[in-house]
Amino acid sequence: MTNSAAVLADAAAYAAAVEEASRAAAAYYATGESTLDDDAYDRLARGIAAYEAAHPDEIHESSPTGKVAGGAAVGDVPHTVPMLSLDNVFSAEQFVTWTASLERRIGRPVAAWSVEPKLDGLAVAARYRAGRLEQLITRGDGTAGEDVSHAAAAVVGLPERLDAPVTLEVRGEILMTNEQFEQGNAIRTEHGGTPFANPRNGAAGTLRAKDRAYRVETTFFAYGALPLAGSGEITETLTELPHSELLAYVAGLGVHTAAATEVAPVRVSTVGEVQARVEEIAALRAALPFGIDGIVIKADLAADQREAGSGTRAPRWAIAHKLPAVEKITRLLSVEWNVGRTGIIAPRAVLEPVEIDGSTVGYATLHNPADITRRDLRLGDQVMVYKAGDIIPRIEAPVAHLRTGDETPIAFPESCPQCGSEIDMSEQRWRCTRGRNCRLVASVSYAAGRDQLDIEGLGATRVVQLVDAGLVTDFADLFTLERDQLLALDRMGETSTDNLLAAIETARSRPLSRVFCALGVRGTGRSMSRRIARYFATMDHIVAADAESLQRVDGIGKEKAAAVVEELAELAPLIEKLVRAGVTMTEPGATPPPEPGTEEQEGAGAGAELPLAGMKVVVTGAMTGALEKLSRNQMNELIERAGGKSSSSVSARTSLLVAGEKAGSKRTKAEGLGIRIADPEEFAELLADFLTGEGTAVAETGETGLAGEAAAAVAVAEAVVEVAAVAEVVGEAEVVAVAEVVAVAEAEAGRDAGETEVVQAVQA
Ligand SMILES: NC(=O)c1ccc[n+]([C@@H]2O[C@H](COP(=O)([O-])OP(=O)(O)OC[C@H]3O[C@@H](n4cnc5c(N)ncnc54)[C@H](O)[C@@H]3O)[C@@H](O)[C@H]2O)c1
Ligand SMILES: [Zn+2]
Repeated sequence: MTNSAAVLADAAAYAAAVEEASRAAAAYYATGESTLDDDAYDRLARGIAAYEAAHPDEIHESSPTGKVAGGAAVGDVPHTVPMLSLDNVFSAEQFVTWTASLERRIGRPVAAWSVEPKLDGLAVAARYRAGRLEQLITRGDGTAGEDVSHAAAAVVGLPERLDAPVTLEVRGEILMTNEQFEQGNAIRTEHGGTPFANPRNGAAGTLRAKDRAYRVETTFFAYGALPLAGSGEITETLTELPHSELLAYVAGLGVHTAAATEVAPVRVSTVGEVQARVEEIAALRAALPFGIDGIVIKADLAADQREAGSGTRAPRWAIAHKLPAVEKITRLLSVEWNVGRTGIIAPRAVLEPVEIDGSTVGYATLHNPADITRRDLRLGDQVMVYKAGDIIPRIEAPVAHLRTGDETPIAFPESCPQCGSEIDMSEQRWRCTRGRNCRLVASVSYAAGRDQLDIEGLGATRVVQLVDAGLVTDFADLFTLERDQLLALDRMGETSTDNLLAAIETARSRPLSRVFCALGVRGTGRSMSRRIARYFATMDHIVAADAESLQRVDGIGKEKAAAVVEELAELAPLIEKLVRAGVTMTEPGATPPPEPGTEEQEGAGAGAELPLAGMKVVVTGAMTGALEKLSRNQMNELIERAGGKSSSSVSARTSLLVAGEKAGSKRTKAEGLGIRIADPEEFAELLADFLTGEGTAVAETGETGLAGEAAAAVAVAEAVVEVAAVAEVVGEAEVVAVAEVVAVAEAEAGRDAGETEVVQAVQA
């Protein structure tokens, strides 16, 4: 993975590798149009370095090893102080080793560290004279760079005039935010140009472009400053301030830094604190509005930096903790059109499988037809694919300079691929004109699923029967089914009919969170439904909520809030029907939110005295004792009823890990991070009040959990929970479709769906 190297068997392989790397680096630093993705380049570079270590007398003079920009970049404007690269570490252990060698070198402990994002763009130096931007220069080969002053006006965050008439050089990174990348590509394709493959290439290309007919913006983030001849009295400030204060000084002049972002630089004093911030930034990466490829850790004090000094390629007082590459180049093989539960027809890219960040990616989301057109994607294209954290893989853009001419246009469907009806193309997201009815069987099966209404005995085959017989046109119809109607169906004897009716009867009193989840509103899976139900307490309050009040629910942003409001309006008749059928419309133990105007106390009120208030809890391993019969979903319900937030992955922000038998990597990770760990017995004791008494909904449904299943089954359940979590993050129709497949597979196979079935479903 991150550390692997290309294997170079002999001198010829070495020579070829040096040539390929030089060619790639030259293209990369000139226009961003390399034939290799970064992971492939880094593998090659490590292979070259390994060969050179073993054959020191064969080193080729054009080797990229040990050179800034691999020796491939050019420039004719000399730098006053070299602009260097950074050395890398890939783990906490390597970082500790590095700090030890740095401290040996300076002969004392490093007084303080600055921990900041490693912005994924390109380094520039901006020279200001008497407060005016005079010249913008690229890093080049480190000793001299190119003058790109012509591009400065379209760089956000790099003011033409500073807030004080000072003379200095500000150094930092120019990148494209995700939004600038989307906009930039849209403008380019509108002008008949080819899209940039990723934001970094976009920034590199834009900086060098001279006579474009259109304007593309980039963003500057400062991470350093130094004096120039003529800096006068601020010379000392610039050379003596600790790095953290230098950044604050530069920001005070009106230059943009990362200070206002979630990954703002922090100053800490211990290696443990550095590591915690590294973990935090790594966890935030996927959701950031711009790309980072690591975390930079710097000795904060000027004296520490001075005494450590610099090598020819990199300073000795700073290090990059690299994060795994999250982009790869692969081929777009075809596009599938899937119809979601709400009738939305969503395209999905089928890719030549490629490994990214430890998992194999074979599909990527494509949003809608307009998106395909805007991205100028073609079948057979080499595409840049991005995947980080739990985020669904997405295609950033085609790698246009790798086109062969054999690529073909992507065909859009003319009728609904599911039922053949007409398509409503009036919105960007295409939709089957039959709407929800197009996927009636899937919607009803989903609603009856284990984590929604949990209606035992209602598998997909049964649902098909009911739909075909015209007995069910939505899942509310389940509650008015009559005994004779069921008996008239094939293979429905007295016993199964009575059992099914009893199961439906039980479902009528499921808590609001499950009823709401059963509605299948896009982007509201299990845990989001619980949060919504707990916040609003009644269906009336949910239905009456506007986008603004929905945003008060943890995890609901502006876009999702608007989408939920819109979908709920559509679902009003169905909800009305459920109310008439006597289905529960309240959440036990929850109280409705305060009326507008009194909302300041929100958050402080009810939740504050709960045992898990404000805590982020992760569950792993097999539960025992009082918790034995609870499925993962039920455990999460329990956590949220007790005021906590449930999560499926351990990070520095986790407050508690409940670790049962066979707990594996999550436990190790929590131990490493010093997170509190409880066994199921302790946890059950802590939440005793919620297991009996008030928390009856949990106890009641406990019988249908993974009773006595092996730890393996628990792991599968976790995988399924993760699918649901992903669906909540992105809210894409096709992800919901995956969750649906799981639900249907589970329903079909019966409650005892074995590991293999579920795994197959997840993979499908
Ligand atoms: N795809 C290709 O063909 C190809 C070719 C050459 C290089 N590359 C990629 O380029 C990378 C190596 O490039 P590099 O030499 O610029 O080194 P680097 O990007 O690994 O690290 C040094 C750079 O980090 C940047 N940086 C970002 N945030 C910073 C911060 N807060 N403080 C200080 N510096 C910060 C600066 O621009 C600095 O020059 C590798 O990851 C490699 O994959 C790719
Ligand atoms: Zn249809």
